[in-house]
Amino acid sequence: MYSFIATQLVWWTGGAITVLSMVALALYAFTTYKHGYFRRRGIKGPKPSPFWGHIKDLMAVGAHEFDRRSVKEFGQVYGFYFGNHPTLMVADPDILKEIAIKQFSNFYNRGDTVQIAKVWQNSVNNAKGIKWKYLRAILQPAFSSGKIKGMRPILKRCLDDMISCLDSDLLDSKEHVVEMNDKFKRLTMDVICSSAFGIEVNTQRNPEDQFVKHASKILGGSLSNKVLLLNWFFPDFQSLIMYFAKDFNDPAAMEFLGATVRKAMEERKKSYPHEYRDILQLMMNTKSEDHAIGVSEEKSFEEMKKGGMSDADIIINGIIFLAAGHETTAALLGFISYNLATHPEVQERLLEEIDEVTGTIENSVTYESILKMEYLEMILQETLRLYPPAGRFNRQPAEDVTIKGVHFEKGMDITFTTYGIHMNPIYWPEPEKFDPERFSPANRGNIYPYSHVPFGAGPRNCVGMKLALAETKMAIVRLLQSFRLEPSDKLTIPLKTNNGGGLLRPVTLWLKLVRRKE
Ligand code: HEM
Repeated sequence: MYSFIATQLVWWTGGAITVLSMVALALYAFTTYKHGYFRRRGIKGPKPSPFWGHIKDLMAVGAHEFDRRSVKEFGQVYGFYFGNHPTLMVADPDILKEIAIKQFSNFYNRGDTVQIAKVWQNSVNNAKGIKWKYLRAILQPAFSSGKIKGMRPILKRCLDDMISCLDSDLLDSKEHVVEMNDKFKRLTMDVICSSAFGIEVNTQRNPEDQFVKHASKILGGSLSNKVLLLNWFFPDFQSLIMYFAKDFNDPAAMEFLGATVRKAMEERKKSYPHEYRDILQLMMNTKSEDHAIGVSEEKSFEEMKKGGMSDADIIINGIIFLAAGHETTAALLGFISYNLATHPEVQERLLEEIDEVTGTIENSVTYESILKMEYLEMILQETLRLYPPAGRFNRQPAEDVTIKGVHFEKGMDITFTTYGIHMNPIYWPEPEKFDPERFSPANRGNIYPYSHVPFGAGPRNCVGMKLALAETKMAIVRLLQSFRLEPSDKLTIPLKTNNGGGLLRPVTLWLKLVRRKE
């Protein structure tokens, strides 16, 4: 009896080991074949790790640094793997111009690094074809200079809150030291919630706000998300994976956000006519029929224009604005503040400009006044060059095409590395040096075309760019009207950055704030 059990055990263990070895071998063969994609096409690149591709490198050094090193070693076009998903990386401004502008009609879709749930495919960032053209056409006007000027009450309220929160924090701090990273995140969250959702969350005063807590669950996509990893490891089975996984996102959080925005929309509908001029209202105004079923690939541009956006489309696009506009702008504010605190001579010159344009009255900043500040613009552009918060953006060719000797295959994922371009000494001598003079009126003309692309390029560039720039400038001016920024003992110099999810931001930003006028 015992010998029978022992024989069975040996047999089953042997069988299991054989099956597991075969599966492991098959997976290894699969990943090795996938990782030969660029080699077969004669394109160089850093060596991928079996299975992981370059994901572990991204986790170790971040996409920005990885790209800078890769450009240095392999040149301005190289192969990269998200797991087993190949992506052709481009850091050549001439090719960028060709793809993003001149041949845009062949490249207006974004590449698919993962299969996403249907609901996200109706967001302007992810939409393809005519659906993207329609969404972009109706959302673009929400970010016109006139509309952003009209957001001054929202910006003013949020900036007033920032200054008064800083004042009360400073009362509690003997050294006058504040962690500014967190302050900027709260500020930009308040601005985007008010402008995109019409919801006053006031995270600056109420960090426990439920809307923000749920939104953070949606925004917190990371390289440790198992569904994302499965998508990257098995790019050929993405549809199957998504059939079971449905979405990467927390369903309860999605439900909460949806219900809150729906309530805000219902209230607006009841109080019509009203004075709302924000992004939410612009999206709501697209509805020309009561029962709009929203955007869809089955509809023509004209049909979408007639029907407008559905409630679900409005909510998803609001969430995309939150995702795209909140931490990016906060990071930019952090990097500018760091540069000002560590370059007192630059801060001094900027203070002079601010006082000259706005007078020395606190809280006198307007949209018109920031347009007159040339030095502020130079500092901002140089900060965006040195620390571009969004390090990559992508496109997908609809047809095969060869540009500058590089063959771009239909359906391939083409990713531009902003940081790889911004840190290339061919275009930017001494790239690590912070030097606003690169963007002075005298030097601006010498900048190589498309070598400065913090907001992407062409008709599919960042739709929120004007809002981000206005918000950043107004926040910096308002901050400097009240405080001088100085490095504190706790500030890490050079600045320690975090690059999770492809977004570059300071890890912490401990600054000393000295009141200009008591
Ligand atoms: C400093 C702040 C920001 C930076 C550095 C930034 C950067 C970028 C970049 C590089 C892209 C890709 C562009 C391309 O593919 O050519 C992008 C796209 C986008 N950004 Fe921003 N962004 C910022 C702020 C914002 C804000 C405030 C919003 C909205 C409120 C926003 C909304 C979007 C959207 C919706 C897209 C997708 C556009 C499309 O596919 O048509 N961004 N952004």
